[in-house]
Amino acid sequence: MAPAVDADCERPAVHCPATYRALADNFSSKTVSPWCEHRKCLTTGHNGIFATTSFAAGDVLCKFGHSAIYEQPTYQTLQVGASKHILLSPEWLENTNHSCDPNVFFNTEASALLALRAIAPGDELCFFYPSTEWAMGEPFACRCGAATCLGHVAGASALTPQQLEGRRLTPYIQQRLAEAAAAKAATAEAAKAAEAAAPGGGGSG
Ligand SMILES: C[S@@+](CC[C@H](N)C(=O)[O-])C[C@H]1O[C@@H](n2cnc3c(N)ncnc32)[C@H](O)[C@@H]1O
Repeated sequence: MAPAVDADCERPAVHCPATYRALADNFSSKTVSPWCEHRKCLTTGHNGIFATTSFAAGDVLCKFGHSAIYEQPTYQTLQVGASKHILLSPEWLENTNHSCDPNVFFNTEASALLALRAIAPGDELCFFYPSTEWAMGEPFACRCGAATCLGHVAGASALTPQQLEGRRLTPYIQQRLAEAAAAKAATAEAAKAAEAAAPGGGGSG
């Protein structure tokens, strides 16, 4: 039998958190490190990782590596460069969900998972997927529940500068944003020049 499909999501329910609350109320858990547990929702099969100790803003929760590198993104990979998408190691880090109000950041320069603010035992660890992903292979309707939820998560390329303002982003994403802004400015400049050169457009000839 085909897996159940969540009404608002094209992926099988196992990848679609019907509610983040289910991970707090109705889950099985496994200790995966001295500071972290992996929870699986018993209703939806949805996974997430949760702190079991406290962290202060700026703390390094752990270092991370990779078990594979792909040229294309999947829903499990983390982007570390152009055509460079890694499967995280330790493997359980792949269960880190997205939040539009994240409490952790994957620092791809230092290969370290950082606390963006104080984290208490029991808090779900979530990062802002567009902080590492330029154009996600599998965008989704966000259910993070944050007051500032953006609604749709597709990568940094789908967001406005305003939506990204003040967020911690990897150098790769910052570079792509600078390139996109420069390309947009060049297009606007060319359009202005073409308009000025057109008959009656205010050009000198
Ligand atoms: C790397 S997995 C994270 C673990 C995932 N919850 C699971 O059980 O496999 C990424 C997928 O989790 C789901 N996901 C993560 N954060 C989400 C969010 N804020 N809202 C909706 N779905 C989310 C999406 O289906 C996404 O493609």
